[in-house]
Amino acid sequence: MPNLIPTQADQQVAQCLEEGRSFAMIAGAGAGKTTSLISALEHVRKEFGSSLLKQGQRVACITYTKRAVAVIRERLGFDELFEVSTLHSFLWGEMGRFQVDIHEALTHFVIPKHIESARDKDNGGASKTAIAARQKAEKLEGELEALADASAWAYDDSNFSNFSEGLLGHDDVIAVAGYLLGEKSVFRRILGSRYPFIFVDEAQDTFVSIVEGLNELGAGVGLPLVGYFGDPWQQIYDGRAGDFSPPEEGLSITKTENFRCSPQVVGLLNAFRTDVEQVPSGKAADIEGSVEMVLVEAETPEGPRRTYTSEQRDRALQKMDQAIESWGWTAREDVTLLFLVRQMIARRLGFEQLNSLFTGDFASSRAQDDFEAGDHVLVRPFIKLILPLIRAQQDGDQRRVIDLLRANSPSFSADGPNSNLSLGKMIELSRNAIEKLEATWASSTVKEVLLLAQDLGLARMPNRLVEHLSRDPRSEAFDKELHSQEKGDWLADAFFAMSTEELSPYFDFISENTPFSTQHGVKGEEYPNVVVVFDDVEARWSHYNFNKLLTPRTIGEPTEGQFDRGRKLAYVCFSRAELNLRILLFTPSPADARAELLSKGLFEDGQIKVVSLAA
Ligand SMILES: Nc1ncnc2c1ncn2[C@@H]1O[C@H](COP(=O)(O)OP(=O)(O)OP(=O)(O)O)[C@@H](O)[C@H]1O
Repeated sequence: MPNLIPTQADQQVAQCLEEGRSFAMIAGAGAGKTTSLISALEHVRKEFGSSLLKQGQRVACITYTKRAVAVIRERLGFDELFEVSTLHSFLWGEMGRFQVDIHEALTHFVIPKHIESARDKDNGGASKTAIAARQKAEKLEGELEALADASAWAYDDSNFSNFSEGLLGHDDVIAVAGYLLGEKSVFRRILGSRYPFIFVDEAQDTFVSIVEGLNELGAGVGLPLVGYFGDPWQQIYDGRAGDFSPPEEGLSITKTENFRCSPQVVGLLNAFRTDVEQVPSGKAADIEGSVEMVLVEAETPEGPRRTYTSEQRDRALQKMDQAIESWGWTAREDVTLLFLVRQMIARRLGFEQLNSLFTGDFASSRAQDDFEAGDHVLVRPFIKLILPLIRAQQDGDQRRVIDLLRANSPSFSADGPNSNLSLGKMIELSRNAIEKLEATWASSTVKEVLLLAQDLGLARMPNRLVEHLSRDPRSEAFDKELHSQEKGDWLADAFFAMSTEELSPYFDFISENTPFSTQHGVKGEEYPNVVVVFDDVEARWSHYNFNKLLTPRTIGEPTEGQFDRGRKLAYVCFSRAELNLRILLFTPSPADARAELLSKGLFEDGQIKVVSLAA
C-alpha cells in the first residue's frame, strides 16, 4: 500500500517477531489492523521465509471470512509460504488426520455435552419443550452408543452435525478442535512445528476454547509464536473470545491510530469508549467532518407482540426522511443507512412480506441465515440467475446474458444440449426464453415462474427445491411443535404462492445496490456518510435496547447483556463513518434523553436535535 505511516504498534510487533514472543494487538476501529497483519506477515517472509521453507514449515494466518482470506492472499502475492484460511477450514485441515482423537473428543466430550444440555432443558414434565428436549437427548444417546466402531469423520460445511453419518457441522468442529488443542499435546506439538508463526485476525470473534488452546501453544519465549490482531469492542456475535489476551509472557500491544474517521467522529468514539484513546491519523486527521444526534419521539407500538403496525413503521420512516432532508442528504449516493433489523429496510424497499415469511414461524434459524445471505434454496435460482438475467436483458447486455447462462443454466452450459450452437443462435434462443420468463413474471406466482424456468432449462434447481415443487402443498394446519422438523414444507408452500413482486427489491438489497445495510452487516466496511438508526421497537427487546444503553436515567438500566451487546454494536456502527455521522434515536422522552446525553458529555449542545410527534 502506498504512503503507509509507520506506527509504534507495528514496531512492537516486529520486535516480538524477532524475539519469538507471542503478542496480542488490540486496536480500535479504523486503526489499520489488516495493514498491521500484512506487515507482520511480510516481516516474517523477509526475515525467516527461506529457512522456514527449507524445513518444510509454513506461516498460518487465520481470518474470519472467505472474503478476507481472498484479500490477504492477494496482498501476499499468493505466496505458498502462507497458509491463509478461515478458522474452520484451517482447523479441519490440521485435525482431519487425527481421526482417533476426533472420535475420542466426540464420544467423551462433545456428544455428552449436547446430551447434558438437552437433559437440562427437560424438567420431566409434559410440556412440549420438555418432551422435545427428552427426545433429543434420547436420540443423541442412541447415536452415541451406535458410534462405538465409527471411524471416519468428515467436515460437513453446515450448521448441524449428523453423527450417525460421520459428519461434523461448524460448531462441533470448533468443539473438537478445542478439545484437541487443550487435551492432546501431540496435536499441539505437531501444529506448532508445522506452523512456527500463527497469526489470528479478528481475534475477538475466535472461539474461547481455540484462544485458550493457542495460548498454550504460544506460551513462553521462542517459537511457536501466536500473534492476535483484534478489537474486543467489535465482538458482535455471542459466545466468542471478546477480551482475548496474549499467551503467557506475550506482549499486549495497543494501536492508537485511527486512519479512517474524521476528528469529529473520533471524538465521539473516544467519549463512547474509554479503554483506547484514539488519535486521528494520516489523511483523515485533516478532514472536517461532523457528528449529529437526532432524537425522534417514538410512537407506542400497536402491532402484535409490541411491534409497529405497517402504518407506524411508515410514519417512523417518514420521520427519518425528514431528518435526512434537513441534512441535505436526500437521494445522495454517498449516504449509507444502518438499521438493526431488516424489517424496516424491507418495508422501505418493498419486500416486507418476503422478509416476514423468512423470519416467521416456518423458518428455522438456518433458513433465516440463508435467506439473509440470499442463499436459501428457495430463493437461490432467483438471486443467482433469474433476476440477474432479466436485468441483463433489460440493459441490453447480451454478453452478460450469455455469461450467466453458460455459468448457471443446464440448457446453455458448456456440456449442455445447446453447447454446439453458434453464438447468434444461442442469443436468439436465450432471448426467447427470457422473454417468456419476463412475460410470466408480472402476473404469475413464484411457483409458476420456477416451473417455467425449470421447463426452459434456464435455472439449475437444487434437489430440495425440485422436491418441493413436485409435491402437493401441505393441507394440515401448521403445528409449531408437531411439525418442527418439516416446517420447511410450509415455508416453501407460502413462498410458492406469493407473487414475484417482492423478489426484485430483495435482490437489490442482497446485491448491495441500495443505501441500506444492517448494523451487523457492516463490520470491516467504511463509508463517507453514515446514518445509524436506533429504534428499540424494531429490535429484539431482550437482546438490544439502545435507549437504555444511551439514556439509562431516562428509560431505565439495560441488562448486562443489552449493555454489552448494544455498546459494541453501536461502536461498530459509529466507527464506519469516514466523514459525517448521524445517529437517529427513536425515544419515548426526547427532552429528558437530550438532557441526559448532554450531561454525559457524549455530545455538545448544538449536536443534538429533537423531533417531537406533533412536528
Ligand atoms: N499505516 C497506515 N497509514 C495510512 N493509512 C492507513 C494505515 N493503515 C491503515 N490505513 C487506512 O486506514 C483505513 C482503515 O484501515 P482498516 O480498514 O484496515 O482498519 P481496521 O483496523 O481493520 O478497522 P475496523 O476494525 O474498524 O474494521 C483504511 O482506509 C486503510 O487504508
